[in-house]
Amino acid sequence: MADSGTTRLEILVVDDDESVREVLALCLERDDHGVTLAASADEAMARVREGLYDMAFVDLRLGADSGLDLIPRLLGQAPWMKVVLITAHSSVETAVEAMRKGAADYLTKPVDPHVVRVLVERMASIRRLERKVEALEDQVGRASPRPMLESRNPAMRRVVEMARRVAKSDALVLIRGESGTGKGVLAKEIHAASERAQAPFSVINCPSLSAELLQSELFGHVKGAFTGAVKTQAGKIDLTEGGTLFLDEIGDLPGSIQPKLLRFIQDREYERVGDPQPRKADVRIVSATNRDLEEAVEEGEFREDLLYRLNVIELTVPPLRARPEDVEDLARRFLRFFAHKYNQSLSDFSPSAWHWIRSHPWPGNVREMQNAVERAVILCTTREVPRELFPDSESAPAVRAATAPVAAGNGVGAAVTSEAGAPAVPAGVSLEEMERQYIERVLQDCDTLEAAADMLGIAPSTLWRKRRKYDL
Ligand SMILES: Nc1ncnc2c1ncn2[C@@H]1O[C@H](COP(=O)(O)OP(=O)(O)OP(=O)(O)O)[C@@H](O)[C@H]1O
Repeated sequence: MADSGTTRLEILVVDDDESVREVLALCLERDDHGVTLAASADEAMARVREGLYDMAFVDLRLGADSGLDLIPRLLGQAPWMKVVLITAHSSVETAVEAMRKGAADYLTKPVDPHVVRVLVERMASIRRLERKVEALEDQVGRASPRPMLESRNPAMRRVVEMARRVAKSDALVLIRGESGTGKGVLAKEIHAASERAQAPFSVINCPSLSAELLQSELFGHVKGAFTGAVKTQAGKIDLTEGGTLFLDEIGDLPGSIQPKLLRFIQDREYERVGDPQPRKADVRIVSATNRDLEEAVEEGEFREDLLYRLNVIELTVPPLRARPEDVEDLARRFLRFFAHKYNQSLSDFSPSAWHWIRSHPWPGNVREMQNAVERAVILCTTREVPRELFPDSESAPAVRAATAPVAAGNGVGAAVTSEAGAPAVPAGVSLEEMERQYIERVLQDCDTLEAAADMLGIAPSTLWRKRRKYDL
């Protein structure tokens, strides 16, 4: 799917009359849509089980079968599909019945190419809106504070200004910076300030998936392409048509996928896993890294030509410790947001809490601050958030214990927290082993990897690397 004038749809035409199939195929292919033909209800069902269609034209009479009965069967497989019923004579009864069965519209014979074009364009704009709503629902569901892109720090201000300026072009952007500095936030801002703002914005966290799953997540796959591929699935590139795809931690993109991404960037062409048919998509790539990609190139882990392509515009987000002017504004914003979210009537941080916030080096950057303030707000029982609710104070282990309740009895639990809430470190255990055991325990307690990363106060990608390191 692309912008309004050029949206390409995958369309299924179901008619037992060959001449109608051919006329429709001609109209649709002329407008550059993908067309698949089926002569019967059974053939249509077989096609829908193996392919992804945005729309279907279905004849009312399909030999012994009825097109009306086929509509709910098709929608059962592909609920998003826009089905248009083709009838020889338009009658109010048939139209009402078709709509009742889930059809989006109907078309009368003889087929008029102009009417077909108008219909398809209308369905395409509905599909675009649906995707936009899905993307928005995703964002609302995350319930994180509105990003603060205004800054008192000159270097940060330059980065944001530059991001908004390059947003207008279609140039590829590589965002560098430590974990948690807001590279993802900046990528979203580039999308929002671009001409693509109405189309979807999607994210792929490169290290969070195996090479096989990542390839399928990016490019999609067809049914049976690998064990577990029970149905054909579109990739993020397909679903982001017309929009922006943010590739986070691009330095961890497996070597086997790098040439495929390079080809997509150069020719806008790709293939679904298991399907040799080349496909085209119009998607802007914004990527981010906290790794030194030049070093990765030298070590033979990252292709130089790919780095060169991705790095047309380079933006570096400064770490939070390099922009101390913004610390108070950010802390205030997080306090307001989480106080509202958790229904806490909090007025401020206490003076000693403010002192700690200003002097803490924030190695985990804005993410660390967001997590620290959220925890403190949840646990706060006074009108001012006290210093004790932040880490590194005497009662901090109790805070950790309260926010990360861990079932005792597995040996590890008993070792990590003593009765008083202070950490009891068993003798003879290495720091690495402690880390491994602690991560394992948090993983058991959390429903999602994101929640576990949040509890550990590290980025999901860092958690992924640690899981790989410790084989968890
Ligand atoms: N300027 C900001 N204003 C408000 N929140 C921010 C800002 N920058 C970052 N955050 C918050 O901090 C967290 C981390 O941000 P983000 O994921 O964009 O960082 P990142 O640099 O991409 O991290 P990583 O490299 O680990 O993926 C997010 O929850 C985000 O909402």
